[in-house]
Amino acid sequence: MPSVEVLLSRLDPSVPLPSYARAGDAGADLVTTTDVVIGPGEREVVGTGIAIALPEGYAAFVHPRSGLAARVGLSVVNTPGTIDAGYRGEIKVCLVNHDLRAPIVLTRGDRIAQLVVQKVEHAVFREVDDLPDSDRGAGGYGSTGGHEVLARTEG
Ligand SMILES: O=c1ccn([C@H]2C[C@H](O)[C@@H](COP(=O)(O)OP(=O)(O)OP(=O)(O)O)O2)c(=O)[nH]1
Ligand SMILES: [Mg+2]
Repeated sequence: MPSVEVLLSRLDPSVPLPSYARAGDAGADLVTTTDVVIGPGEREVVGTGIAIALPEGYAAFVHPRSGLAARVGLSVVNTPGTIDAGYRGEIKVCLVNHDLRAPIVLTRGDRIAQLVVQKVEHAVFREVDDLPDSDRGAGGYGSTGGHEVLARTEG
């Protein structure tokens, strides 16, 4: 995996550095610095104890962790959260409990989300009278079919 240096400051000296659990992982795990209980359907903003300075031309994205999502319904409200290259504040995570019945109990140090660092570009938006033709054209929102599940669900 190619790598890029990202300057990091620990605002909470005892939190671990974000780390990739396995060599090929795209996301480095982030932890919560606080104990929190998130009720069914509720959301909570938690701190991660770290601030970063991304190089120009990069952004970082806060993604949910799939295991927690599947097991207890934990996700990120604004997934993926966008960390701008110019942001120097603490990275925070707006967590949500999608479970309709059970609260989620989180303890300081629990890995609650993952940070994906990516190259990004600015678009130069050039207004034109007509867009070039394409195979898809304006077909969207299910234009390619595959809606058997809807028929089964809606009866
Ligand atoms: O999950 C997230 C998302 C964002 N941020 C921080 C870093 C980001 O650079 C800043 C602004 O985020 P965004 O642009 O998504 O929020 P906004 O509501 O548009 O705020 P602003 O007006 O400050 O741009 O908030 C986080 O700490 N965690
Ligand atoms: Mg913004």
